Amino acid sequence: MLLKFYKYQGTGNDFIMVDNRKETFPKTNTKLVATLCDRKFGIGADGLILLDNDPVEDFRMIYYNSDGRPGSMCGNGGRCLVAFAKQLGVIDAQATFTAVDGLHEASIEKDIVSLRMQDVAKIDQGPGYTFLDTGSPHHVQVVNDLANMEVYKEGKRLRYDRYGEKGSNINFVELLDDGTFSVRTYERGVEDETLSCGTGVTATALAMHKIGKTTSGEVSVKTQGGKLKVKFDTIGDGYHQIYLIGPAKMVYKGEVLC
Ligand SMILES: N[C@@H](CCC[C@H](N)C(=O)O)C(=O)O
Repeated sequence: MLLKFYKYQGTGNDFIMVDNRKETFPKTNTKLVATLCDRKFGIGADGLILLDNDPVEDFRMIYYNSDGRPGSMCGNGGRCLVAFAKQLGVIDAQATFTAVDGLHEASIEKDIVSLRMQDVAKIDQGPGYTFLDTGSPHHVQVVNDLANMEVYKEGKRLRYDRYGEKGSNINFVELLDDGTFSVRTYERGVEDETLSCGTGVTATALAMHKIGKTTSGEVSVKTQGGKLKVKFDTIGDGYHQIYLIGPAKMVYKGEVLC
């Protein structure tokens, strides 16, 4: 078949987008998704996202990691999907959509998408790290000299040794100044460092607030692919009204034989 696709990126986290409102995409074909995401044998991307109809909300997000398997929530992918929905004329400036972790609200102005993330009630502290779920599981660890960190090697080790087969995404963070952090992420399901991870950036902001590295409810996070902002409020020991804000852009569109 000839598959029509769009390619989007959000701070360098790149995705193949498919308008699946007619339900034509073979959703259980793991090999096909992995091949489409392969940078040598396919289009190449960190993941593939389907825009599906939803009976109540504007649309539904179906996300696959580049290994071809369904992933947990993807923050950058969610932001890109909002930009894609606007381009298709499914939404105007506001959106509500369902994803694997529940309902999301979003707004878009030019190419800046603000995406509301799920509330986070539980944050665990371990020796030298924080663990929390922002729609996807994240290990957040403060390091010195992030630029020279072996993110692939150390991320892969922690992902398997500490978190087993189910795994976790692994984030290494450095404080730049109050309210500004730099992060590099090893992503589960991509099994590599990506240029940016939205749920990882969100987890980093909340973890840094939790351990007292910032007192601000507005945190800037520098990724390898650009800057994102996270805004939030505290509620008891947890966090709510969490927004992930930053650019989401279409790169190209095309058709692929599959
Ligand atoms: N790139 C994503 C994270 C996607 C989820 C993850 N790889 C998983 O399934 O664990 C983001 O922007 O949040």
